Amino acid sequence: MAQKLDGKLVAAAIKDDLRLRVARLRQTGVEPGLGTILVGDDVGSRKYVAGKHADCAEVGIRSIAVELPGSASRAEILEQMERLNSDSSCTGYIVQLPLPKGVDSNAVIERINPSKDADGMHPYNLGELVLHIDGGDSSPQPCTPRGIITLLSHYNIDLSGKEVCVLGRGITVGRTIGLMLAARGVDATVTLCHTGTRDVHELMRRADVVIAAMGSAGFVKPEDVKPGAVLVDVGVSRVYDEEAGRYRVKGDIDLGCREVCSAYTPNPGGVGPMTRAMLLTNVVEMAERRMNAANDLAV
Ligand SMILES: Nc1nc2c(c(=O)[nH]1)N[C@@H](CN(C=O)c1ccc(C(=O)N[C@@H](CCC(=O)O)C(=O)O)cc1)CN2
Repeated sequence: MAQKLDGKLVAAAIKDDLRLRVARLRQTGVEPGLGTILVGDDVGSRKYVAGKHADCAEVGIRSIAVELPGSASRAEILEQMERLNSDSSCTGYIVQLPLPKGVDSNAVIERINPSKDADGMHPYNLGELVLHIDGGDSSPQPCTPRGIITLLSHYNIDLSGKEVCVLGRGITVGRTIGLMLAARGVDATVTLCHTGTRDVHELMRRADVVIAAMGSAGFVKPEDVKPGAVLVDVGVSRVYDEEAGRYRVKGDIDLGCREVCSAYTPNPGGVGPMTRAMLLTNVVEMAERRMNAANDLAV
């Protein structure tokens, strides 16, 4: 039977460790604080942001929530970002994506102070990822890719020399995970598939690991999976379940694939909780870097 890669369980263990690290930081007078900027009324985004603040409360991180209406202009968003950039109680922050139509996400992300970029999506931090072939641990890394790699490593799934097929080229996963998977020490060989890819089914079938991040419910079918492959499901589609009479989260990977693979991430309960745990990890690491820099100055 295929092994379940339980993101909830691993995220809980990570949060236990972070709770101790936050207590240590507080003893030295450093209080980590996560800011969030939520623009508009998207139900999913609101839920994710609420989850981030609940996580902060669990590990002792201060949280600062900023909400703006969906009609907010880029200037109004940037004004709130400037506030968080200069607020010393905010050691890191995120702008929840997607932003309302008409707001250029890249232009917004560029204005985050890179040393407060809890999502690891600022061009400076993405540049650090590109530069450091060994992965580099001096800058925040994108949360979902980091969460996936941490989850696989927790279950001793060795990626070295493995063929990894990534589906989807979005900013939160597809565009960055290849850099992290190909870093020295992880050593995977990565194929990034997108809507322009020919023979996507063939590429999936030869992969040792498939990471599906398209948001296309049930796209990966049992016949697309090499026997014994590892399946990571990032996609979130809300699909109406006639029997239950309500919407359910459905991933990109058809449940029938569990008969063919050797291990899989449940969805929900796999990558999502790991993404949240990595956000907290980034915030704590940023506060630790700040503490270490202050100690170095004092010597
Ligand atoms: N600024 C960012 N925006 C977005 C990111 C991101 O990393 N930074 N990623 C996604 C949304 N996201 C975090 O923000 C996120 C998605 C899902 C989960 C999660 O825990 N999901 C649960 C299921 C919850 C449900 O029922 O809907 C699970 O998988 O178990 C956490 C965070 C896009 N935007």
